Amino acid sequence: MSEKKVALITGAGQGIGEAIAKRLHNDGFKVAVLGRTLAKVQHVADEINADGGEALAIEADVANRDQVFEAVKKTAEHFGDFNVIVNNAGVAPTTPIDTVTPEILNDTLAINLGGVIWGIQAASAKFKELGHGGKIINASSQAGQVGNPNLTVYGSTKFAIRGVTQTTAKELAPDKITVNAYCPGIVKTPMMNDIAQQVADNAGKSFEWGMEQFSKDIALGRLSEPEDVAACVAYLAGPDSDYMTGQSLLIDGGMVFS
Ligand SMILES: NC(=O)C1=CN([C@@H]2O[C@H](COP(=O)(O)OP(=O)(O)OC[C@H]3O[C@@H](n4cnc5c(N)ncnc54)[C@H](O)[C@@H]3O)[C@@H](O)[C@H]2O)C=CC1
Ligand SMILES: CC(=O)C(C)=O
Repeated sequence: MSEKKVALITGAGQGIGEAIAKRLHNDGFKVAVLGRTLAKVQHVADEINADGGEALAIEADVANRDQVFEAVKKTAEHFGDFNVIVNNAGVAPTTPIDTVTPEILNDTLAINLGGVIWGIQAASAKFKELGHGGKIINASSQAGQVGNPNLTVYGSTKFAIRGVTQTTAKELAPDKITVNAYCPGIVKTPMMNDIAQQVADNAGKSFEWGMEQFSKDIALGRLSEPEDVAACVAYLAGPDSDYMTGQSLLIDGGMVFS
């Protein structure tokens, strides 16, 4: 890449978001790393800066539209341009259907779906203001392709994100903005560990049993590392995916065949 592009990654203090931020840095991007806890994203930004990169830590809640717009503004002002947003932040409450409450439903929708919608709005407005196109990349899931027991609320947000991705891809294409999604499988992150533990606790079984409920159908026979996902997101963020929009890329080691 000749001129360094600028990417903002949400939920970048740990897990998949951290791996994406580091991968995009390695691919020559300047990166803004956004999270709810400044200390966590500052740590990631410090590591990237110590490695010769250019990273900015931003504290924000993606469920808050004003904070997302402010984060995009800060990123563009700090780096002088803005080219890619990765709407990665998400939460995954374990919700057997009889346990869903209005609070769980509203909070999860506000973060997982609201956060993606505000990210698309803020990024597309900034790309248009800067007078060039850009790339919007949203986190869906294999749980947005098929129903996963115990994940009714979470799964519904991930199905919805595929819909939002397709819809906005059509709306924004005339402005040279592409919108794609990535759908990880079972990734070794704090989120997946929490889900497996809760499913195990509910059944009175071990953590390993909980993880096995999700991992037994992976054709490639291993759980995903965050870096497996980051590699595919790097493709979506780079020039090789320029003629691709509205797609949801499955990165699940062969769990779901669509
Ligand atoms: N781990 C997995 O197996 C899979 C994860 N995914 C998706 O990938 C994305 C990343 O997941 P993981 O890295 O596993 O999760 P994680 O829980 O390890 O990390 C998510 C990060 O997002 C942050 N975050 C949560 N709510 C936020 C908010 N309102 N504002 C700002 N930041 C917020 C968290 O603080 C955390 O640092 C999520 O959207 C998740 O749904 C999709 C498929 C599988
Ligand atoms: C957390 C998640 O997205 C799963 C289990 O697919």
